[in-house]
Amino acid sequence: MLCRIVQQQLSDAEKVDKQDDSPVTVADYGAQVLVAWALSRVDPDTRLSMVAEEDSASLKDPSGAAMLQRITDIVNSVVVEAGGEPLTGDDVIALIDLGQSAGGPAGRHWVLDPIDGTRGFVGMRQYAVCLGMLQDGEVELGVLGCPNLPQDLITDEDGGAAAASRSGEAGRGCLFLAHRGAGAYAADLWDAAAPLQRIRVNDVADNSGARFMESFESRHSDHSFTGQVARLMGVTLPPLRMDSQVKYGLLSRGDASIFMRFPPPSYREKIWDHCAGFVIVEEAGGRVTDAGGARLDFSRGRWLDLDRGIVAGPPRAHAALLTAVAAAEAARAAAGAGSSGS
Ligand SMILES: Nc1ncnc2c1ncn2[C@@H]1O[C@H](COP(=O)(O)O)[C@@H](O)[C@H]1OP(=O)(O)O
Ligand SMILES: [Mg+2]
Ligand SMILES: [Mg+2]
Ligand SMILES: [Mg+2]
Repeated sequence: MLCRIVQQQLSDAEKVDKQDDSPVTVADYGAQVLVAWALSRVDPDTRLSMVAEEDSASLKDPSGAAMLQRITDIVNSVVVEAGGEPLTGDDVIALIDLGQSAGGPAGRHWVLDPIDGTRGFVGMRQYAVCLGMLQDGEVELGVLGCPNLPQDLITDEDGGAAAASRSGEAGRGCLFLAHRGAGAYAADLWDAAAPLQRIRVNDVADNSGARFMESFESRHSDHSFTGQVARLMGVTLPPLRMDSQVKYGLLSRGDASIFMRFPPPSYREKIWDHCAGFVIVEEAGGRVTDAGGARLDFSRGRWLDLDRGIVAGPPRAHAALLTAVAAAEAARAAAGAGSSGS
């Protein structure tokens, strides 16, 4: 709800100042505070271990005082509505700081990306609030809140209308959740009493009918390489380009059957960018691995250790993906050798 309010304010203010990134900062911190607050409230006697994206350094600085006040005000508007006591600025900082855990292979760690897909949030497209729970190195729970995602299967060819945000529009707002061993589910994000629907990946028999997903932002993933992989797989549909972990939700629901992410080699993936989506896809019957075929390992701390990129899909499509990635890399290496020799 907090994110939806802020994105709406952002769209109202769009014409005034497009360069102002502070609204998204308020929503990033605000969502992190609210999730930490809600989890602490459920289990007040245990100090939470959280691995979360945002830290409070800039808010502790005197120059951050106005921002801290804005965050505290918007958080309190939700806290009070939920029947809680208003938080002070110090409470807000303490809740943000819960997110500085190093994670690792032992014990319980909550893993949070308060807004995944910041570029999508600012661009009035897709974003997700992503919470996972690690127990002794294994992802046990995952929840994705996707305020702008259509509740119905995406059927238009390139998904363009679905990728664009229609914040507040009827039929938008999906919750995806999974508990290891108990399946993956989807529900209406705005209705806590809505029935959960079991979801499954869609293992299409023929790749020519498969749809593949990748980042909206070409800086986040190499669109030309993924296009080459898709061609080698026999995919004919255009890519569905969307921001954030909503793609893992769509894979789990069967809107698309192939996910690829190939960031620049220097980019290091963080666990909060994949943790919740990972268990949802696995519980929906899919696989999520690096490009070398190794299952993602969330037990090594705040970062993932990956061989090149991430690929995901139902078992058959996933196997075809690994083969096609290897072929695309061989072709690229051969072309590189050819051009350097000429
Ligand atoms: N240079 C980058 N390369 C790859 N991913 C990035 C880069 N910068 C930020 N990201 C992260 O990539 C994810 C977005 O994935 P997608 O491209 O699929 O939408 C987000 O977690 C985003 O962080 P953030 O959580 O701050 O938005
Ligand atoms: Mg993220
Ligand atoms: Mg984020
Ligand atoms: Mg960020």
